[in-house]
Amino acid sequence: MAETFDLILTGGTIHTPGGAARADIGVRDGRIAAIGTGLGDAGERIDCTGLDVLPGVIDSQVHFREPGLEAKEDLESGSRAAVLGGVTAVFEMPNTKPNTDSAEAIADKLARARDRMWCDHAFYVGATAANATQLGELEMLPGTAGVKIFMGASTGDLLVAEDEPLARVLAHGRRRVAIHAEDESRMQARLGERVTGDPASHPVWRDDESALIATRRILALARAAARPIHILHVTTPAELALIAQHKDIATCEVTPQHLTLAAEDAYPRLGTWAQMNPPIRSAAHRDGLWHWLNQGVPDVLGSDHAPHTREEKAQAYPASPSGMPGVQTILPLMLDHVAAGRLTLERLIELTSAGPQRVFGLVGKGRIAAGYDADFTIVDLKARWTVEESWLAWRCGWSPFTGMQLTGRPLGTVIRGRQVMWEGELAPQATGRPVRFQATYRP
Ligand SMILES: NC(=O)N[C@@H](CC(=O)O)C(=O)O
Repeated sequence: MAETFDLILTGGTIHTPGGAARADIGVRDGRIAAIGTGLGDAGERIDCTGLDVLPGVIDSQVHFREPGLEAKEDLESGSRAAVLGGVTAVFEMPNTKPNTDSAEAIADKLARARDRMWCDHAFYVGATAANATQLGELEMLPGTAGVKIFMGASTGDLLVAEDEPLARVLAHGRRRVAIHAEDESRMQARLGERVTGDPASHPVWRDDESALIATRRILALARAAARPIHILHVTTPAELALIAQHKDIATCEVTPQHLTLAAEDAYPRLGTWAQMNPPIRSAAHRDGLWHWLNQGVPDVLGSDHAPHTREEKAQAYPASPSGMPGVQTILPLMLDHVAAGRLTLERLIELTSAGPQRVFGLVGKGRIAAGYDADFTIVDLKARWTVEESWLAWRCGWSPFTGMQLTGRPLGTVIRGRQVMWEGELAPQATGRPVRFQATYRP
């Protein structure tokens, strides 16, 4: 007798670790129960004919601003944007108000996320000089993605810049630590490079060396502490060349905006709306990131979704805050790069699903295989469309990419067997849950 499933996805090209093939996927109790053809009965079916079924996209760097900065975003609006863009899980950053730097703050975020977040989630703990010795315990709390260090000041006031407190942070705990690598003392010494009213001076101030020096320092400190690190939003080919020599201890992330925008065009066209940390740099930098991406060096793609209100961004540089939204556009932009032949779909899947699983030790996510969570991002690789402001669900309402014509579009988002989004329509209720991590690094 044919098996009965809760859900069957039929007729799609599915992307498993073994490659791409036409097959159906049977889901039971939120997990992938079978892959094949003629699977039998199901309570529900999703017709994926002509579409590609990818493992759910995991965005391991988003700022959803709750608590304290809800004028920019909150956990509900940010995660709604995520699922509309095909993202099934996010790891959320600690530079909220108050900072997420204690067990209470993590518990508060998890409570706020319940019944309000549309996608699965985890929260980072922000490192400070004061909580350094508690981080080994804090990073093991359920729902925690690990520790985040800001070596250079950005939005908010989280900062651990000097070697001694950095070494203390790295000494407490075992899990991989996520790093914002820009060198604070160099940037402080170069404040005079900022030209009022000219955001094109942003990458002159926060220059290549600011990033490279910080990356070099944290690699040395990580090695001394035998602590694995993950370097976020890498912007210079020189850093990727260096990280390539330290893959035993370091993983890293690149963002779609650094792979898409270049200073020569972005600052004249977008002004402060292109301002972020680390900065959008030259076309030569962008091309260098692509080179290393196709050499296999970056492990993950993250959006660094960092929304600010239009009023904030409209201020004259440098009063304007750094950061741009991106959780809803991460996959569309990258599908367009696939259509343009800049990377393969397989490499994209590695960067958005298998990569985050491997880097962070996620349990049950990151691939289409029996026993894994039934998280799928269903895409139409051929759809041609334009990013309209009306499509954006995040609270700030703008994107540097509106008006852009793209090829490739997320059509559906399935999380633990639940169809959360289909053709822009959401399920009646938000049912995101905390993700789980392997206990391998338990101190
Ligand atoms: N990327 C940014 O420019 N801004 C981020 C903080 C950060 O990641 O630097 C933000 O929270 O606004």
